[in-house]
Amino acid sequence: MSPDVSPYDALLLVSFGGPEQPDDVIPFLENVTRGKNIPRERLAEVGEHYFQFGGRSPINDQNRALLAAIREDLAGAGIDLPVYWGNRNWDPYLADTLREMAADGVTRAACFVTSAYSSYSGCRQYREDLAEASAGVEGAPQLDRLRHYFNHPGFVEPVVDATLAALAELPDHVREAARLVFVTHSVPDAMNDGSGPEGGAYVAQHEAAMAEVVERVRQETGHRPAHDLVYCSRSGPPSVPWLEPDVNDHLERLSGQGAAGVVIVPLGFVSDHMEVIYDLDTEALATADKLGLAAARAATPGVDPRFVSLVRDLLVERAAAERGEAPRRRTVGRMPASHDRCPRTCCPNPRADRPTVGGLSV
Ligand SMILES: CC1=C(CCC(=O)O)c2cc3nc(cc4[nH]c(cc5[nH]c(cc1n2)c(C)c5CCC(=O)O)c(CCC(=O)O)c4C)C(CCC(=O)O)=C3C
Ligand SMILES: [Fe+2]
Repeated sequence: MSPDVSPYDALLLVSFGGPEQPDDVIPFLENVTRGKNIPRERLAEVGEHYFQFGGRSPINDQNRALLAAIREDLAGAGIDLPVYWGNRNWDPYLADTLREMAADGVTRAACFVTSAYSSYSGCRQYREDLAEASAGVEGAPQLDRLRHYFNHPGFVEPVVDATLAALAELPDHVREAARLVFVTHSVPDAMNDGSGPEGGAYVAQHEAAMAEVVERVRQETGHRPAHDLVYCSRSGPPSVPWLEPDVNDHLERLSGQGAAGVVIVPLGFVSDHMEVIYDLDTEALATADKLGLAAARAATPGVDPRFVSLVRDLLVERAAAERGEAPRRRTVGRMPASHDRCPRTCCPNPRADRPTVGGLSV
């Protein structure tokens, strides 16, 4: 018997979006930074990152591949459910996708967001943009956001295997003592302080995911690697504190301490989008090279079958919960499953109070 996904009649893949040609780059950056305090020099610099890659971000193609893989996975499990895709910051925009869903008669959709952790940027901002997009669409479906999955085995296990594969790429003589450098997107300290229902969830969730990856690497290799959680892609003005250390500064410090090799694990990202191919593969690997530090970068989950079927697992789990059942919620590590609906105070918007989808009224 195929799993029951009622009350849902669609799944919506929700992502960030990225430019696809040089003329898209500036309008995309304007979309992303509207109303935000980002210095002009930083915008010019980030624009250059995109131009270096032909003005095209890989993120949309990665989402097209994920979309196809999700459709195939659902069909393989006997689940007959249409799957849509919309972005916050670039075509296909959420509003256009919601219009298409309404025209197709969709009434209630589960939303899978390509962000594994709690923060304003990775959670509430998506829920606000979904609410804004649906407010402009006549007959837009009801939307539920699927829970955060930083501690779901379908996310953690591909990261473990990728870390082991990257360790295997290092020269033999540095492998045993290699340090794991877990990297995520920096956010303002204040954004981390407000993340999740009790605050601090952004860093706490990354630390829990990291601890689980390290433990599983220890089980596989028989030896517990030294490791740290560090940050990339800081963007605000220097006067505003953001999470540190930066990955490049961290590599300098490790090299100064005599480290010989590192594995860079992009723990904060689900696919190899711009932050990964520029900030890590271009910049951080160049830093390591300059320092004479052997370095390998672990793959992101991408379309790993375990990550793809995580989407189905969360959908089936949430559908059961919405029907009033008590589904098994798969997790690994020390933190419990994240909530289905965000409390009103979860991941607050520092600038304004905007309507959201998928939250609680208290
Ligand atoms: C936590 C987090 C994630 C992970 C969760 C998630 O995946 O959503 C993420 C993802 C991404 N961020 C991306 C791109 C950008 N982020 C920016 C700016 C910012 N990101 C922030 C945080 C995050 N960002 C923050 C606090 C800012 C400052 C402005 C603000 O307060 O909102 C800017 C402006 C220029 C700059 O300053 O860098 C750009 C261009 C892309 C697309 C990549 C591609 O094109 O391949 C992706 C997936
Ligand atoms: Fe970002």
